[in-house]
Amino acid sequence: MSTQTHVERVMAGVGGLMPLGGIDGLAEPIQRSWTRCINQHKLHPGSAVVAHVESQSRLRECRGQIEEYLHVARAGMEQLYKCVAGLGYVLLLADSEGVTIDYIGDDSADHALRRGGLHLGANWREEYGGTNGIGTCLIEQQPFVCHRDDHFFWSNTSLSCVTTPLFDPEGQFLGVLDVSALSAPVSRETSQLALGLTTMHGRMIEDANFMRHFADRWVLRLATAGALADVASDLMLALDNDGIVVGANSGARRRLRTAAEWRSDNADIIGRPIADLFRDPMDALSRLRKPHASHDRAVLVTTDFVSYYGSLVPPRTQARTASMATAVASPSVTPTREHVLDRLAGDDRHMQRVLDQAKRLVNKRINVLIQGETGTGKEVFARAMHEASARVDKPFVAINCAAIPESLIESELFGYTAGTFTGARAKGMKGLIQQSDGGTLFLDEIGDMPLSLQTRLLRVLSEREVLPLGSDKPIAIDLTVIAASHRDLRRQIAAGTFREDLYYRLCGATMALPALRERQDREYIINHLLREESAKLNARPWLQDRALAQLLSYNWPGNVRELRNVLRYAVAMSDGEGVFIEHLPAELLAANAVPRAVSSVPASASADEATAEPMSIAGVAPMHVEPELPAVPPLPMKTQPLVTALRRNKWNISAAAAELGMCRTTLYRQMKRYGITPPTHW
Ligand SMILES: Nc1ncnc2c1ncn2[C@@H]1O[C@H](COP(=O)(O)OP(=O)(O)OP(=O)(O)O)[C@@H](O)[C@H]1O
Repeated sequence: MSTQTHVERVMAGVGGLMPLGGIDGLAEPIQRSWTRCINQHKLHPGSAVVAHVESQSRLRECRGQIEEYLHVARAGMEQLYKCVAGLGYVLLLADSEGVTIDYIGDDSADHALRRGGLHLGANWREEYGGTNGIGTCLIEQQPFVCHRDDHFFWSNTSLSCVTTPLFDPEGQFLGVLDVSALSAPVSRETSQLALGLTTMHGRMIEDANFMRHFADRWVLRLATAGALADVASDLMLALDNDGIVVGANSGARRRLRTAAEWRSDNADIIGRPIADLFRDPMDALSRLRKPHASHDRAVLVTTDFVSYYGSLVPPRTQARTASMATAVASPSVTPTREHVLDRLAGDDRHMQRVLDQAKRLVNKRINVLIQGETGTGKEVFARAMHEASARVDKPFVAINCAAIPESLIESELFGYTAGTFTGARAKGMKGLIQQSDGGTLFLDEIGDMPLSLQTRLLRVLSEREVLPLGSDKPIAIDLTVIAASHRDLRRQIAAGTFREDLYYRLCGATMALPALRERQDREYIINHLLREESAKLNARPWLQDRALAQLLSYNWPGNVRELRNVLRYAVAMSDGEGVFIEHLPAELLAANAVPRAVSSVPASASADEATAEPMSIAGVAPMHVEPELPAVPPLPMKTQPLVTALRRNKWNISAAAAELGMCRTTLYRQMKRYGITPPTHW
């Protein structure tokens, strides 16, 4: 088909003038996609399209985000490739942003495949690739065929792509499995066969991942075909020890949710008792647990009145004790969750060494001391160590020893019994140390703890018991302590302000986090934080090359905290379509124009000293981004209207609040939350 004919066909299709020749039921998604390409993305079907390939660091970041999932997906892809090898197909795995993060293909066609974008790093979102298997499946989230001239761009019309969406065990869209041929036969028949194979393998990948994710839960597998019940299940449900559904695969979500909606208002299967599904749940569960032949394991699921053949798989690890019905013996493997730590760094040698060390310490009950300048991520690191450990379900209690007034710190930490203080809680109070029993106690700014309390803390650590104020009965506790400080504790020991014996109790292992300016993975961190901050404002996580260059060359005295604040600010200043250089604070641009000494902030500088410099927006009223912000909850509104209203009203809070239709205190709160302050300090 000539370019001209293709362009006319697409234009007519968008205008609804021509019936489209897709496989049954698939024509509408293509028509919708063509319309998006023209109206939303302003693309032209006759343009020559060049593959949009992401940088290596972005690719690494994308892979890192679903690392746990990747090797299961890879196994499924290899299995699928065996079915299509020699037929001219390549396999791609794309993440939820359309970036190709894994690939299997014929090496001899490597060059042609790269040119056609069928390779690692290629981004297939519709705004780059027009209508195509991956990009359109990202939006439709249904199995999908994009055969030859279904593609929007004429230059892609020799391709045939067959895709299926992949969902994680929590039901979140994770990415797309794609089987593509570079020069496909005109007939659509082979793509229908490929569609069957792709959806089947997509399901296998999801199910394998489901079993892995819920390794410490009971899993109920239900199949409609009795003979295949043990090897292929249509529905999978993860259950806790009380028989409550805590996970469901996409089949179960679809089938059981529809039925549930029909029965009641409760649309979600998660959180419902399994008893809701069966007429006689105890009988059904006890039969399903036994090694009967599959035909004896038929159960009627009352939500959709379909008979399934089922099996109940006991927990395979012991993270959550398996006591549902009569517990079944299970191998004792502590699940490792090292990926939680891997997210903290890209390719920085120092950080990689620290992460290796941390992985070895997880679950070893060794107290850890983390050192590093303010804002380098000491608390984030401590939290990740807790989350990577088997104590993940237990409390992580963070105490900032510098932030609690000295007069309160003792009672906050150790608690008190009834009647200890007048005006205090009548029943007494459990201290923070006791609250962290079984979990992790994070003592931030330990160097600021008064000497008298250091002595009491030492007793807690050496005797593993806590004595609340006013009590003579010590309470046994079981905890792992992670302490952190930006101060040089050895110097404090020499000066007599920190107890040497406490120091040695705390530092079963010491880790030093590097300053951001010293890290070689700054681009990884920038992209990682940009994605987080963009997600909060529903903005596109895109950064102009010039803006990236500015961020890379800045000195970052406030470390990752300062970087997060700058990105939060820049995303708020952008129109949601990506961050350009003009969205960065003018202070940062000015600082880059006048190079600063790398060591302008000493390791012992306080948070305020490190980040107190006001920043201003390029070209508009200067603003200051607060050095410290509280944890950011999901944002209820975009910040742009706030800033616009404040600027229009010359930073008069009452007038801006009136314009925005909110009260003064709400506006103050929003400004604090988003780090917006007026040009000068108040
Ligand atoms: N690896 C990381 N990934 C994402 N965000 C990070 C990372 N490291 C730090 N941050 C962000 O930087 C900010 C500061 O982190 P954190 O509180 O852990 O630093 P800190 O070293 O404990 O600081 P301080 O010494 O002032 O207590 C937080 O907003 C956190 O979200």
